[in-house]
Amino acid sequence: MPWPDHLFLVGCGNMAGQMLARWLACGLDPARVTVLRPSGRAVADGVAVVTGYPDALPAGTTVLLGMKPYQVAEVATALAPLCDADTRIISILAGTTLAELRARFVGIRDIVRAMPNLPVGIGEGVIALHADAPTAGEARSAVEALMTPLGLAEWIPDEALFNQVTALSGCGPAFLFRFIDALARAGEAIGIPADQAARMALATVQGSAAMAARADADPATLADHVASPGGMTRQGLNVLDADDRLLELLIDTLTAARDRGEAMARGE
Ligand SMILES: NC(=O)C1=CN([C@@H]2O[C@H](COP(=O)(O)OP(=O)(O)OC[C@H]3O[C@@H](n4cnc5c(N)ncnc54)[C@H](O)[C@@H]3O)[C@@H](O)[C@H]2O)C=CC1
Ligand SMILES: O=C(O)[C@@H]1CCC=N1
Repeated sequence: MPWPDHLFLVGCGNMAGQMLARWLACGLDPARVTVLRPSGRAVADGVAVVTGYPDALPAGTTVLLGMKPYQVAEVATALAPLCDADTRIISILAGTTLAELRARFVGIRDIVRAMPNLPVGIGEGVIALHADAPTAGEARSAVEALMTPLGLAEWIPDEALFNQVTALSGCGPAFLFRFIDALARAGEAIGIPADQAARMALATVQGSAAMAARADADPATLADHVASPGGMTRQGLNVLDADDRLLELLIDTLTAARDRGEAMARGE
């Protein structure tokens, strides 16, 4: 596995923490990792945690920007002077464009936008990637190799679609977690004991997702395999499908998330 010579994580909260956990589980030497986090709380055995910026970054450092998007100005002011021509930057900051990153990290050639999602922690995430022309092919390959143990890595050639893919896969786990919760609560609402409904809802989603991932048929066809003609499922699907209710709900959901990304890019 071609790990970076050194990995410097700026911020290590919910998202970057999941990425790091997976990399360590896949064999990344913790001695190659430094985490900057204001709390100074330990991250994992052998990983150096600092609360302020070092005087210099080791040669061949890959920086992962994992703090909140609104902190990019403050972070770049301190970090950019420590970067040199061979520093690579990976940004997971939602709604932060490459143009903005390039303006804040002048002189850095290799900058990649990455949009992971939380299941990267178990190697079953999705990571959208985008790089612009100046970023070297070697850097793109190295970043892709770093993302591969995290799950499905997809290059997005057109950065204009980055907020859309963030809405789908970056935010998507939250929508699925909400769905699982709602399925359980709906079961409870029609009389199933709450704890049993919760277990059954989760196992139903888990089994269905695993089956869909392995099946030759697409999910829409699989739904028809469940629905016996004249049976119970069809009646339920008719509710979800009426006036494209579920589809419209999800379009509205993704649109709202995408629009927030665009507002964040405008600094709102
Ligand atoms: N949570 C998610 O599912 C996803 C989050 N992201 C992106 O990941 C980034 C972090 O989000 P979360 O992990 O959810 O937030 P979080 O709040 O869990 O983590 C933020 C981290 O930044 C650190 N931090 C705070 N102030 C800092 C400073 N001045 N300098 C350096 N680090 C500082 C905090 O200690 C914390 O470890 C955001 O930019 C977000 O857009 C991207 C994809 C998915
Ligand atoms: O909510 C957010 O802004 C980030 C981006 C994708 C998931 N969490």
